[in-house]
Amino acid sequence: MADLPPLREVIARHGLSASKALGQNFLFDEQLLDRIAAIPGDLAGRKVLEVGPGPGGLTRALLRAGAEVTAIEMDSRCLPALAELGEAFPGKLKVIQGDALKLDHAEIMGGEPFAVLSNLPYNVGTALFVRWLGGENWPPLWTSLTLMFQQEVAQRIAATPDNSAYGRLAVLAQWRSEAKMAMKVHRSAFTPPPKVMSAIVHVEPRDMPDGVSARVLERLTEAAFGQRRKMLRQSLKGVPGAVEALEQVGIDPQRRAETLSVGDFVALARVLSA
Ligand SMILES: C[S@@+](CC[C@H](N)C(=O)[O-])C[C@H]1O[C@@H](n2cnc3c(N)ncnc32)[C@H](O)[C@@H]1O
Repeated sequence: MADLPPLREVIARHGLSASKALGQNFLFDEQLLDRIAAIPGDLAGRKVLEVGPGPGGLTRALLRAGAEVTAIEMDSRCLPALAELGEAFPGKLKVIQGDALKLDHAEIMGGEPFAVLSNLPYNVGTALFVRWLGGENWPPLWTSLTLMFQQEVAQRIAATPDNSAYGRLAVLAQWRSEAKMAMKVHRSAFTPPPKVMSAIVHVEPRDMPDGVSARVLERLTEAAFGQRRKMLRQSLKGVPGAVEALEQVGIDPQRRAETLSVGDFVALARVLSA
């Protein structure tokens, strides 16, 4: 393996000043990057999709771990630095310039299973996350998601009922996956440092409960948490059959969404999916 120049040098040489508009906050600490790359387990010989490699800090950690990386980067200024990295790991890095929100990830990965790792741009992070977790096809082609979020968003993803962070994101992340907070990352680890703390969430798909439509579950959680301070009999009014379903599964309609377990939402969605 070739010796790689320090990331700060790569950035200086390619004039990669961080762009606010593109949500760029770079990580330079290679030990930290190696620890992030280790979260999904042994990556040797595995396919990895990385969104937003920027100058390639996490990318080089993934390549060092033996992964075959496909990276989607929107900022064309980063391409020469990534091309250099590709030369150091021949045949192991493919870079696609584009907007990850507009691309078909399964197609890009050749229809084969892949792990997703990303220090996501905060502005597109949640949109991509919800997309990866959605859809009727399960298990998905991705085998795990290891993603950097603002700490507050990470807490919402891993939250349990009766916690103020518990809501739509927690239910979507937990009803057919296991989601955990894998690592907190201090704001000072980034250049430039963002205003808030960050954390990495790790998600792995589990079996999908029988007889539940993802679309129905998504609609239900959206309605329930759209008016989270209201009783369910009020907040679920707009979802046909939902108030009756509460009674059927034995949930008091005077309760509020944040008191229902993920299992309660699954049970409700099952009645409505029939
Ligand atoms: C927070 S930076 C992280 C850079 C690098 N992975 C690191 O850890 O140092 C986010 C990166 O995502 C890129 N990006 C922003 N929006 C994107 C999008 N919609 N699709 C692909 N890449 C995007 C930015 O250009 C930037 O390089």
